[in-house]
Amino acid sequence: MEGTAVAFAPGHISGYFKRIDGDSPKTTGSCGAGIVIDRGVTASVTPSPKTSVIVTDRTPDGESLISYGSGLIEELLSGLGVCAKVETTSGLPIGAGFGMSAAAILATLTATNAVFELGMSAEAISELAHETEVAHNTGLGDVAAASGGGVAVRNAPGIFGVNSRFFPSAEICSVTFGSIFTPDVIGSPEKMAQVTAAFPVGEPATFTEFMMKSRQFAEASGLIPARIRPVLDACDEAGILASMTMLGCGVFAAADGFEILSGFGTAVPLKVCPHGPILLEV
Ligand SMILES: Nc1ncnc2c1ncn2[C@@H]1O[C@H](COP(=O)(O)OP(=O)(O)OP(=O)(O)O)[C@@H](O)[C@H]1O
Ligand SMILES: CC(C)(CO)[C@@H](O)C(=O)[O-]
Repeated sequence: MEGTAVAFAPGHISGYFKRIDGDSPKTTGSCGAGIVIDRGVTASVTPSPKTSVIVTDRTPDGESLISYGSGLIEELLSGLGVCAKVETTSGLPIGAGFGMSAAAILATLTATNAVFELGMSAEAISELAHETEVAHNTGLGDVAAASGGGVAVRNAPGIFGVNSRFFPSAEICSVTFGSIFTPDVIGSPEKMAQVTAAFPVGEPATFTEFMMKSRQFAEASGLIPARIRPVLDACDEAGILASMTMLGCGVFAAADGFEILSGFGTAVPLKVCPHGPILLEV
């Protein structure tokens, strides 16, 4: 138990979702679909007498922002009976609908498992990560999606709820204006009732179908903030597929919308990530 392990886990942009409540965090989650993206969280874990967490976040303009402590990560390590110095680096802003909490948990667990030789399987890591997200109301389906790659379509809650993944060559881009407090949305019965009513019929099998279902859902869900409406309108006028990043104050669009999104803020190019969490060479 010495040295340092480093892992990466991809982010996830949820296109549409509906909350499914089970009898435990394990069986609670969401159905829906989203894109696993090539920007995520890198976590470095070094055994230490005391647990500490340093979080490098990103502003919407891409500047680094360092903060200290993460209740989620500290609780995770305590539950595993280990102490470590953890440093997480997010490739996108936290809280802005990019699934950074799921990525942080998956990356931290993957590195912790390696450096402490805990013997956890990838499935066990995903299970614990999912239960942690649901217990803290920080996500419902991001872990299930980000545990693999591609466009993940979920028809049941929990980590076994992904019933299809496809890997389009299409690339996307995104611009964000800030966060939406996830627990306020997924913890609200009224909002969840409207989200459920907006849930699209049928499952996407192509990138275009996914983008169109995401936008139909966003419009019907009542979740679109006024701040992003001009961006969506500009994409519509140019015939660019675009929707709202669930749950963040932002837009994601097909890659040919990059110039349009750049006219509203700092747009970032994103690719579909072909994999879930991975250990990196130290
Ligand atoms: N990179 C990170 N490193 C450490 N802790 C993190 C990180 N990202 C998120 N967290 C923890 O998860 C909590 C909730 O994050 P939140 O769900 O708002 O972000 P997100 O997953 O990016 O948003 P969304 O769920 O809308 O995609 C944060 O308050 C923080 O404690
Ligand atoms: C609830 C959610 C949109 C938060 O990112 C996501 O976890 C999902 O799609 O279930």
